Amino acid sequence: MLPSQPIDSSQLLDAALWSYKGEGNANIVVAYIGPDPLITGCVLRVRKALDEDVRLDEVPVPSPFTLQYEMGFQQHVVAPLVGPEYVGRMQLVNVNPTFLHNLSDSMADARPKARRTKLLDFSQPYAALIADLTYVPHLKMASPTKVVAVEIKQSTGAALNNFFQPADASAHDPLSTGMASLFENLIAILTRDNLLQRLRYHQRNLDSLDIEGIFPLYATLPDDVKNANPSLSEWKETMDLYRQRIEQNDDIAAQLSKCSPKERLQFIHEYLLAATLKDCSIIIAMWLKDPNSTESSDTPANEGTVRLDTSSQVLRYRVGILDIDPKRITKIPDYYKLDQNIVE
Ligand SMILES: O=P(O)(O)O[C@@H]1[C@@H](OP(=O)(O)O)[C@H](OP(=O)(O)O)[C@H](O)[C@H](OP(=O)(O)O)[C@H]1OP(=O)(O)O
Ligand SMILES: Nc1ncnc2c1ncn2[C@@H]1O[C@H](COP(=O)(O)OP(=O)(O)OP(=O)(O)O)[C@@H](O)[C@H]1O
Repeated sequence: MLPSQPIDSSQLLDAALWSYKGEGNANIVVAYIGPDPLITGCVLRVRKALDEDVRLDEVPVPSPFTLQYEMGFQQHVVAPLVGPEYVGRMQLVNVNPTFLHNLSDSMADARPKARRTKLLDFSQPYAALIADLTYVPHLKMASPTKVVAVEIKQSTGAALNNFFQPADASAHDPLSTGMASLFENLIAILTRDNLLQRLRYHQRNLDSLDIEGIFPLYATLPDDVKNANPSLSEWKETMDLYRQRIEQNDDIAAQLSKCSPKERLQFIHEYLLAATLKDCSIIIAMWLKDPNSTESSDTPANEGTVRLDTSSQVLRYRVGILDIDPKRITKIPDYYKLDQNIVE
């Protein structure tokens, strides 16, 4: 759980308190394993140094986004679209180069080989402390309950990771009955829950022009505008116009030939938001409901239950969303190239 009050970051700056959890292209995520109950169930998301493939003789291109900007984007742009209940709460904490170097050393062996070319960004003043979406707080005491968490990376459709809490699988545990039933459970959950539907709905509406429609609009922008990422207040405006557009059921393809520079930018920003929603991951934590527990039936909107076919037991689940960072406007030519390569 993420504490609601600001925490004193100095108590967190010890690499021994963190264990490697996973990483993507831009961040490494470590889980808190220290004694403080306030921080138990949190992860620290730490930014990597290079933002894109850079030859050794080139100066790395730093991310244009500060962590404050990323946090604002997640909370004020993405969360209202998908539902704030799905987005892990986040708090920025001050870090320093010594801590980041120690952290980098302590988790070096745990990192997948293919990811090791990118190091942490040792100059970052902040890291993001986020609720661990694989952690179920009220199960902490109720051993031996197991949590299985599956992460689905939408862009590849791959189920990436399984996390267990605590690692205690019994042979008769219906959560351990194999991949086929795991996938059945996942499908039952994703069909019942709202997140996937909302993602699909907004991906479709925000990407209605496709990169083939967006790239020609981008190509006509003046150079300075081509490089200008929207500010958070511009994102707010983009969101307001997007909502109006879908409420009025406007056909944007029909407006293309006569659209103003402002409208062009609106469509480009909408496309970038679609790129975020396509690249994010869904994480589903599942655990068996204890038939004797007094767990409240009044569950949050991102939690629910499914009855397992294989037994009379009830599976509880919680759905969350990961990696909802903004995409740079300068990536549009890359998206176009990728699309053309696929077409060819
Ligand atoms: O370009 P793609 O489609 O390969 O997607 C990138 C992802 O690759 P993958 O989905 O595995 O093919 C890539 O994922 P991985 O590195 O494979 O984990 C990132 O998510 C990257 O986003 P960003 O540069 O960190 O903002 C993703 O970049 P965006 O395209 O979302 O900007
Ligand atoms: N809040 C969280 N709770 C639990 N696990 C998390 C959380 N955030 C991230 N992770 C784990 O860490 C991994 C990397 O995190 P994330 O996807 O945010 O990295 P990234 O570098 O931003 O990804 P990308 O390659 O898409 O840019 C995730 O795939 C997931 O396994």
